[in-house]
Amino acid sequence: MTTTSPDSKIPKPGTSDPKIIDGRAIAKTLTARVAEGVRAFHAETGATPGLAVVLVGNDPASEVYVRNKALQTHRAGMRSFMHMLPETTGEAELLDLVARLNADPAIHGILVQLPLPKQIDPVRVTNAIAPEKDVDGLGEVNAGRLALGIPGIVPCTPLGCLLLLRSVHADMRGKHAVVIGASNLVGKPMGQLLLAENCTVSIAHIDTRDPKGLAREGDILVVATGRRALVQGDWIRPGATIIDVGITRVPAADGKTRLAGDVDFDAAYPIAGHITPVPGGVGPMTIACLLHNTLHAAQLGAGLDRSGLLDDLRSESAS
Ligand SMILES: Nc1nc(=O)c2c([nH]1)NC[C@@H]1CN(c3ccc(C(=O)N[C@@H](CCC(=O)O)C(=O)O)cc3)C=[N+]21
Repeated sequence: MTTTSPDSKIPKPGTSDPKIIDGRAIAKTLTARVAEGVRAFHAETGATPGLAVVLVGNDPASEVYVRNKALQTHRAGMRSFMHMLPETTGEAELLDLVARLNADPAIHGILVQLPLPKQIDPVRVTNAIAPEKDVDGLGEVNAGRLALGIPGIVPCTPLGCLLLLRSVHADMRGKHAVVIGASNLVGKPMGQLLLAENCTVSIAHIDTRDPKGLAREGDILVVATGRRALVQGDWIRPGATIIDVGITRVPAADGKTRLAGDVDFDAAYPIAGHITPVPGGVGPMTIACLLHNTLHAAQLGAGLDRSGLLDDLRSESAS
């Protein structure tokens, strides 16, 4: 079954269908707020927030994300430092670069794009990033803070998903949230954020005994498996809110490629209450949250008194 057919009757993102959660529009609003914050930060400190992005190897899809991030960073008025290293880069060399970025006062945020080549241990690298510059929130300090409910830096993709959920749910208390995919990057931190919203949370690996049965229990369903069109219509509780984190590049009819999610959108749309599209859902929010985290890191680094990021965003989404 295809995720979207060319003659699909389903309204496309940007057509203001209230059922579709428009990640592009919400990301645009957040990015504008960040740009405002960057100007205020500059006025107060004379400095400009700087983000370093490190890409090892030349996976074409990763290069597109990295370029998108650089573009958005400039649009928000921040400085962007790109480091593209060859596929053969050794772990010691990468750790060396991270150490230099940690020590560089022009850099407030560091993101090392995952996955890394086999010869490099991703845990060692993410933990080498100074916690106050860990804008991906993947190191053990920020992951621990999230688990304990202490203010810290929250991973961009789950944070973006939470903001999308808040755009349709004023209160998530008591809802059953089902997360399929239990990665450190998305599934686990997503579960923590949903627990903090007072949801009842189930986090499953893809090989759970009855994924469809579990998914159908979800008032909220977050899918982050990287398996294209895994979630069909009969996986969805009628009226549920569906957040599709999957991004797979698939061949398109014109010989080019297009992006597809983990949810069969056309099958899910009639049953869901709200649903995110791919593209135009979680992806743009990930980048907007990265910019937000970078500004936040710069503010904390400059000793500016800032409330916890999540509370900050809570009052923003409430306003
Ligand atoms: N340390 C680390 N942190 C990450 O956050 C991280 C990572 N590694 N590795 C790769 C994934 C992937 N990722 C995306 C970000 C934005 C879009 C995005 O902007 N997507 C647009 C479309 C972009 C396009 O059309 O090419 C959309 O969905 O609408 C996609 C994917 C971040 N990741």
